[in-house]
Amino acid sequence: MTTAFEELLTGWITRQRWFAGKGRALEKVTVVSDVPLGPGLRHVIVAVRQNGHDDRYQLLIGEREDIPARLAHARIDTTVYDAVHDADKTGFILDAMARDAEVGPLRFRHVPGEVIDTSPRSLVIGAEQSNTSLVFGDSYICKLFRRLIPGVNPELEIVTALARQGSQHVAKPYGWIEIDLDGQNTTLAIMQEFLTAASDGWALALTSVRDLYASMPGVPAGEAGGDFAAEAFRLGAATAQVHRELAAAFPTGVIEAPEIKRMAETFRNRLERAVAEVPELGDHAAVAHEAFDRLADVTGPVPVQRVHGDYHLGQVMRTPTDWVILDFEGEPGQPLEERRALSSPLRDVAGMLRSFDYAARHLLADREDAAELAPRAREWSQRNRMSFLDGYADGGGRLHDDDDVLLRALELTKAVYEVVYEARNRPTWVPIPLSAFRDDG
Ligand SMILES: Nc1ncnc2c1ncn2[C@@H]1O[C@H](COP(=O)(O)OP(=O)(O)O)[C@@H](O)[C@H]1O
Ligand SMILES: O=P(O)(O)O[C@H]1O[C@H](CO)[C@@H](O[C@H]2O[C@H](CO)[C@@H](O)[C@H](O)[C@H]2O)[C@H](O)[C@H]1O
Repeated sequence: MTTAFEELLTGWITRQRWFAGKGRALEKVTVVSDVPLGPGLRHVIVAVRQNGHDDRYQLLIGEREDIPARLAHARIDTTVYDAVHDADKTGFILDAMARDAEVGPLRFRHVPGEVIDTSPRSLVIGAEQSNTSLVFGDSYICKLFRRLIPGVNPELEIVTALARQGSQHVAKPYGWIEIDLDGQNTTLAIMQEFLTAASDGWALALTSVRDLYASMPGVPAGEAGGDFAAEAFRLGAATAQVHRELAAAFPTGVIEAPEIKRMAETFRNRLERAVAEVPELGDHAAVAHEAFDRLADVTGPVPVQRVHGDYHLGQVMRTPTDWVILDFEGEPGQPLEERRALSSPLRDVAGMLRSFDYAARHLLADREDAAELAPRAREWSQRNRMSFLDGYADGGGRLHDDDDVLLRALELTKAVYEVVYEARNRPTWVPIPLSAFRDDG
């Protein structure tokens, strides 16, 4: 029988930005774990049933007799609200990490040797996110994973390994929260150094694109002011460096013809599933099939290693000294084994190339002069894609004979993923990844 609380959550959860099940009917919400953390604060895990399959989500639930106006946006009911927004309650996380506390099944941990300052108060960042991040003062950012996948989150695994190696390109880890789910140690949250004087790559790239659009017609992208090419180059070099660090910290290998064929087959299957969900993609499927057929003919060997897996401009931040890379958890929708599997590092290169295209095009959507600006979008995208690739090679990123074919296939399979992602989350953005399948871009 559904409880009143579960009933409440049913309407609320589907409206959350981080809810991954959009586009599918919701059958049932069941509370599977409910742990009191302190007065008026509970840690709740719910199972959300869709198409007969359960996905688990993590919630921090607050209860107050009267919910103050400052928490009105977090209200779930008259007395129940999303407590991630309540700085009077979230300090619990810092306290518990500092003490390595165990609360019921929850284990709070800090990185050995680090001292956690428990004084800063939290704010939820307003990012377009698949999870929820709390910023504590100028010190920490704590990401609560919303959809829970049993197992250690690749982000925790990778960031702690790279930080231990002294990497300059990751934000220092401070702590995490874990629980056993289906018998597996599962990461619920990760807390890292908050990069105060940093800007995210997406915002920087958009500023550059805006500058170009605002410049006189005919002014080349390199002379328009706010040119991004030098940053794209530096980002390419940082990416190559992180790929080297990942190769040093985790196993590496090569794949040969049969596995490459299987990869091409996986891409075709993903395309078919995507076309079934977003029929517009069907008009472009031939271009992708051709790229995947060419990939199937590659004999290899193709080097593989741990990679970022969901690499785009929103995952990199420019600090005063260099680029820092965030969010090593792979594509949020994929199973953990797949996200942890060894891949060609070109997968990340392809992700970032797609992102330059996104940055160039997404500002066109609402503009009356979109047709005139389209060639400039192409120019900006091409210029920065080339600079990124030059920086990648300059930073020691290895490029091989079959890489054009592999890179093209990886870009198109990413664009397939993006079409589905946009259809579910931001339908007006679907034309952006669709343009990747057109020869004229
Ligand atoms: N260490 C950090 N310092 C400053 N800002 C950060 C840090 N980590 C993440 N952010 C900000 O939070 C946003 C979302 O973080 P991310 O890890 O990508 O979350 P998600 O997996 O939910 O997308 C980033 O785009 C960035 O703006
Ligand atoms: O950052 P997340 O792990 O949540 O990644 C998901 O959301 C991203 C959008 O926020 C999405 O990225 C796509 O949009 C970006 C612009 O907003 C663009 O720069 C990327 O190139 C594009 O893929 C990502 O695919 C998704 O997994």
